[in-house]
Amino acid sequence: MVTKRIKSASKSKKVPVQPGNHEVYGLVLFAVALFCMLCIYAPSQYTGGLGTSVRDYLKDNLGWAAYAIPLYPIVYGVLSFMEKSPKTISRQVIASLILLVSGLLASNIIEPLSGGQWLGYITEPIRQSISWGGLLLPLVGVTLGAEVLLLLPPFSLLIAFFRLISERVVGLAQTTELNSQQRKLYGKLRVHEQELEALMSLYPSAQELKVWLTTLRKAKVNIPDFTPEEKLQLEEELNNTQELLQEFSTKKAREITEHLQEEEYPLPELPHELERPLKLELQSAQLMEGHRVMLTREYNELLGTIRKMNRERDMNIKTLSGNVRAVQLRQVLSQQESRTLSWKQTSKAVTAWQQQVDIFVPWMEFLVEVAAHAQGLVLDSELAKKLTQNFKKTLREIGWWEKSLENLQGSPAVPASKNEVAENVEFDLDFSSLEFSFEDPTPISADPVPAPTYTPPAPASREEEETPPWMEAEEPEDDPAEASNPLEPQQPKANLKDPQPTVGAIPATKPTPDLLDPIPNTTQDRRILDQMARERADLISQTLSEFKVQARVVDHARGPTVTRYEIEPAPGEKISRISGLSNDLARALAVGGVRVEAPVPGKSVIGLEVPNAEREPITFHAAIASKAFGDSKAKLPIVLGKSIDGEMYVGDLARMPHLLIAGSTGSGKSVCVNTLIVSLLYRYLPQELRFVMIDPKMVELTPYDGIPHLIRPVVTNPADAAGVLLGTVAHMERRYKMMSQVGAKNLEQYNAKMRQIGEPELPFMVIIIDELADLMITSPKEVESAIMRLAQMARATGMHLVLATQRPSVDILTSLIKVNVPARIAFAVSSSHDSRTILDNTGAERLTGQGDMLFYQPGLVKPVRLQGPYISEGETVRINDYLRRQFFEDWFGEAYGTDFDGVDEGGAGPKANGPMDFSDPLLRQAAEICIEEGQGSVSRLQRRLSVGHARAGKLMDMLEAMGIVSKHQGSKPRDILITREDLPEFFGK
Ligand SMILES: Nc1ncnc2c1ncn2[C@@H]1O[C@H](COP(=O)(O)OP(=O)(O)OP(=O)(O)O)[C@@H](O)[C@H]1O
Repeated sequence: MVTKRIKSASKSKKVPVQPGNHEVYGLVLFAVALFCMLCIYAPSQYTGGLGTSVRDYLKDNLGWAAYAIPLYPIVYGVLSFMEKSPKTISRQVIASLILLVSGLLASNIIEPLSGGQWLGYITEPIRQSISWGGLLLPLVGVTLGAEVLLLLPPFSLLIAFFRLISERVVGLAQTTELNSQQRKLYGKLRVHEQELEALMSLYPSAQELKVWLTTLRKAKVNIPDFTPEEKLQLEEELNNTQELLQEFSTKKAREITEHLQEEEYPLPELPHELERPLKLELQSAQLMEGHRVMLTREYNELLGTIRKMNRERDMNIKTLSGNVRAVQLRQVLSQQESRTLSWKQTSKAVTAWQQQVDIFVPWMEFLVEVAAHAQGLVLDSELAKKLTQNFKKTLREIGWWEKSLENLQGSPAVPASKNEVAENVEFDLDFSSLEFSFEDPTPISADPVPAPTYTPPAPASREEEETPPWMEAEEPEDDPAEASNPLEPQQPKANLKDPQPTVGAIPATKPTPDLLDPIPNTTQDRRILDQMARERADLISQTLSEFKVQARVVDHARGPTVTRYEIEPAPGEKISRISGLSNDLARALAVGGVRVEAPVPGKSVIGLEVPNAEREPITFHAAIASKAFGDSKAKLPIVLGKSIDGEMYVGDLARMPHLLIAGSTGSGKSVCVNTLIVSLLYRYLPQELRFVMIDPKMVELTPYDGIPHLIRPVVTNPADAAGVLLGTVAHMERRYKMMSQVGAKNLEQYNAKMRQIGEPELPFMVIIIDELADLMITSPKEVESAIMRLAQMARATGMHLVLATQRPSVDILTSLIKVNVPARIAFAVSSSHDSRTILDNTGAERLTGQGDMLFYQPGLVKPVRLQGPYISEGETVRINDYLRRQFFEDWFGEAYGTDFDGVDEGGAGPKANGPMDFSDPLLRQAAEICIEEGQGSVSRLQRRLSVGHARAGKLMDMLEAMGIVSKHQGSKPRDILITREDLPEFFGK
C-alpha cells in the first residue's frame, strides 16, 4: 500500500518538461533556492525584513530541518538544466523527506520543539504520555524511509528484524536444552567416575572396574559429538553401569559382612573374688583393697573398650546391610582395620590384666588366713611395710609370705569359716615375746625358705599407650616394668588418703587437680634456645638476601610449638615477595614448612613461624592451673591453648556462642574436645551444666558415659542422633516459653528470677557432636535443620553447640552451618582448600599437628595460632570414675530428661512410656543399685545402667509397684523398703 502511495505521490509531483522551457524552470528553481539560502544561512543584517520573517517562520515551524529546504530546489534546478525528468530522483527525495520527518519527530521527543512547531503538535501529547517511548514512531519512520530508498516492501525491515530476534531466542532455547541434557550426562558420568575411582582405590585389582572406568572416560570425551540418539543410549548405559556398580558393592559388602561376623572380641571375666571389697582389719589389706579396686577399674575399662569394638562391628554389619556405596565400604574397612590394630593392643592389655589378677587372687585368701592367725598382725605390719616400699615385687613373693605364715609361732585361731573371720576376727595377742627380723629375704625359720621363683608378668601396655607424646622418645629408667607398672602403690595410697568409699554415691563436687597427672618439669635451657633462635634468624636474613629481598629479622618469640621470627621489610619492599619465599625459607631452615603471618597484628612486621626442634609440652593440668583459667570471668570457660607469645588462651563458649572444630585425622581434635569438656567439668557441678554428647564413632565420647553431667547416655547410633537433636530443639523451645512466662530475655535473667523466688535454676547445656560427617551422611536434612535452629536461637537459652569433624568439605560444613557457627578451630589439614573451608582463610595446611591449631572467633582480627593442651586417656578416665560416683538431686533430669530421649521415627514427640514391662532384664540390677546406694533415684539408675531417662523412670515405677522402693516424695530420693537378703524373694536365687 505504501509503495502504491509512493507511486501516486510521484505521479502527482510530475513536472512537465517542455523543450526550451527547462532552463526557465531551472532558473526559477535556482532563484528560489538562492532566496531560501539567503534567508536561512546568511546573518540577519544581510537578509532584510522579509528574509528574516521567512527564516524565523521556517525555523520556528520546521526546526533544524529548515536548513535542508534550499537543497530541494537546487536538486530539481540541476535536473531541469540537464533536461532530466524529476521522476528519476523522486524516490530518493521522498525517502529523504520521510527520514527528515522521522528525525524531526525524534528530536522533538528528545528535546521539546527542537524539531519545530508543526510536528510539535503531534509529538507533544506523545512525549507527555509515553516520554521516550515515543521514539518508536520515528524508528518506524526511519525503517520506512530506508525501505523506500532500498525499494523494499513497507515494514519488511521491521518484520525481518523481529524474525531474526525470534530465531535467536528459539536457537538459544534449543541450545540451552541441548546443554542441560549434556550437563546431566556429564553429571551422571562424574558421579559414576567418582564411585568407580573410590571403589578402585579399595579394590585396585578388580579388572571390571578398570574397564568400566576407561569406557566412561572415553564416552565423556566424545559427548559433544554425540547425536541425540547416541546421548539417549549413553544414558541407558549409565543406568546399567549403576546397577553393575551396585551389584559389585553389594557383593563386596557381603564378603566383608562374612568377615565381620567372624570377628569376635571375647570379654574377660572378673573372678568373683574381686567383686567384693576386702574388709579386713589389716594394714596390708587396705593396700591390697586399693589394688583390687584398680584391677576392677581396669577390668571395666577393658570391658568398655571391648564392648565398644563389638558395638562398632555390629554397626558395621548394619551399615552394610542396605544399599552400599564405596564411601560406606571405605568407612567400614578403615574401622575394621583400626579395630584389628586396637584389638592387638587390647588383647595384650587383657593378658597383662589377667596375669595381674592371677598373681593377686591368691593374696585375698592368704590375707584372710593372716587375719585369722593368732600372730598375723606381726606379719601384717611387715607385709604392709614391704608393700609400701615395693608393691609389685612384694606381690610376686606370695610363696615366701605363705611360708613365713606357716613358720609363725603359735597356732591359728581356726575360724568356722573364712568369711566369718573376715567379718569378725578379733585379736588378743601379746607380741612382746616374738622376735622376728623381716630383713628381706631372711627366712624366719631355721629352714631356708627358697627364694621366690615367680616370674613377674609383662607390664600392661596401657600405661605405655597413655604416655603423653612428648615423653615418647624418653628412655624408661632402669626397669620399664617398674616405671610404668600399675602395681606400684600410688593407688592404694590414694585410697587410704581418701576417706570416701570407692563405690557408691558421694555428694557432687567439682573434680580436684590431683586427679590429673603431675605437671612435668620441662625447664629448657633458655641460653641454648636463644642461641639456636639467633642462628636461625641469621639463616633467615641470609636466605632473604640471597633472593635479593631487602628485609631483616628484628625480633623473635618462642612459642610452645613454633618460634615466630619478626621480619621488617625495607621501605618499598613488597610483603608478597617474602611470603612467596616460604618454601625456600623452609628448605634453608631444614623444616617441614613455615607459615607467614603478614603483618603480625599490632606490629608493623611480618611473622615467619618456624616449627621448633623440640615441642614444649602443654598439659591440661598446667593449663587449668594457669592464672588465665583461674581468674577467668568467662561464663563457660574453655582452655584453648598457649599462643606463641606465651599467653594461655581461655575462651568463653557462651560468647562464641557455638564452636566448630575441624582438622584431618590425628591432628588433635579429640584431645581438644576432651580438654573443652573437662574444662567445663572443672568449673561446673551437674546442677549447673549438662551435656548432650553425640558420638557416632563410638570411641571419643563414650568414656563420659555415666557421669552426672550427662543428661542422657552418649548417643552412638547416627540414626538416633537426629531424633535426639530434634528433642534438644524442642527443649530449647520449652526454655523460651519458660523464659517468656517470667519475662526473662536470657538464661541469666531467668535464673536470677528463680533464685529470688527460691525455685531451681536451669543449667547451661552444651551439645557436643563428634563426628558431624557421620550424622550428615545418615540424615543430612534433619541434622542440618536441627543444628540450624539450635545455632540460631539457642544462645539466649544457655545452650551451646560444639561440632567436630575430620571432613572439612562443603557438603558437611555447609554454608548454613558455617554462617551460624562463627567460632572455629582448625587443626592441621592437607590442603589450603580445606583450610579455606574451615576458616575462610588459608594457613591450617601449614600447621604441624598434635594440637597445633588456628583459633578464630568474631572480634579477632585474624586467626590466632595456639598449641592445645594435652589430656591423656588415663586422666579423663580418672575424672570420669570420680564423677560417676557422685550423687545429686537431679530435679532437672527428673523434670525434663525425657526431652532428650529423642523423638519417634514419625517425629510425634518424645518416646512413649508404654505399659510396665516386668521382664526388663535390668530390673534386678536396678533394685541392687538402689539397695547399694540406700536410696532410689531415676537419674542414678540412668547413669549407672547407661539407659535413657524414660527407661530408668519405668524401672523405678516397677520397683515402686513391687514394693522395693517408696513412692515419689517430692524432691527427696525414694526410700528403700527391703534389704539385699530379700532380693531372692522378688527375683529368685
Ligand atoms: N594438644 C596436644 N598436645 C600434644 N599431643 C597431642 C595433642 N593433641 C593431640 N596430640 C597427639 O596427637 C594424637 C592424635 O590426636 P587425636 O586423637 O586428638 O586426633 P584426632 O584429630 O581426633 O584424630 P581422629 O580424627 O583420627 O580421631 C594423640 O594421640 C596425641 O599423641
